[in-house]
Amino acid sequence: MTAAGFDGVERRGLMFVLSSPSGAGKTTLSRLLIERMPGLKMSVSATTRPMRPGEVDGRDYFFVDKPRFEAMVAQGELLEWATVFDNRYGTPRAPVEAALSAGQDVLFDIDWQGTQQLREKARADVVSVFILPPSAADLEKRLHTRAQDSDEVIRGRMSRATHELSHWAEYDYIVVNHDVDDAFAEVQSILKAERLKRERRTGLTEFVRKLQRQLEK
Ligand SMILES: Nc1ncnc2c1ncn2[C@@H]1O[C@H](COP(=O)(O)OP(=O)(O)OP(=O)(O)O)[C@@H](O)[C@H]1O
Ligand SMILES: Nc1nc2c(ncn2[C@@H]2O[C@H](COP(=O)(O)O)[C@@H](O)[C@H]2O)c(=O)[nH]1
Repeated sequence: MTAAGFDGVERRGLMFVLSSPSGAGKTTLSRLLIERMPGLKMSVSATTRPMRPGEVDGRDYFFVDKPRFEAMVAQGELLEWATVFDNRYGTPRAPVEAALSAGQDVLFDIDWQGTQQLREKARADVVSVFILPPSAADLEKRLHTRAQDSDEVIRGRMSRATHELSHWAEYDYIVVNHDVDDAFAEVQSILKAERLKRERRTGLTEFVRKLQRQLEK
């Protein structure tokens, strides 16, 4: 699981997790990160929820039925899974392992239950960010503006937001998404800094030894 860093120092790939109450902006920020941060691959989850208008199977999610989801769990195909809003969601294991082995970092848009499971499996490699909306009114407005869920579904998501929020303190970083560009800049800074952490830069000892040899000549 080592990646050549952009400065030529080998490092372990990291799992970059975004969580938030529904509608706070994870998907928006994830798309920007994937567009603008080389070396980062999106983890595409499997879900039993119905496809929204504009969503594409295999790009936004792998849309599966309940028996298929349960088979994936039984066969160990999922790295983590959870029930959210009465639907099942899970992270396919193989693409994440392949990306990390190929030297990429992996981005996850998952809830607090999935984040806890990833931490249990690979604490040192998980970097977690909780996205907060500026206010409850903004959150509700965003869910309506997205115009992809019925009023009933939106009510359900708003009433679950308090529960989601209660997990904020489990996260490494907290970003308030007032403005998309500002929130993106903050999330991008976190990723850039985490990529430079000494603990995951497995090639540093060799790199410094080489420098020392050069200096001794
Ligand atoms: N800073 C912002 N200001 C205004 N609107 C925003 C902002 N960030 C995101 N939005 C809008 O809010 C809506 C919800 O955003 P998004 O789909 O990214 O949320 P999400 O956290 O991924 O939700 P879910 O958990 O339901 O998938 C979208 O219409 C998006 O364009
Ligand atoms: N534990 C997991 N949570 C996931 C996964 N994929 C998405 N999610 C979370 O579900 C809710 C709802 O998503 P939506 O697309 O239906 O709005 C949101 O909090 C996602 O972060 C997953 O694989 N595992």
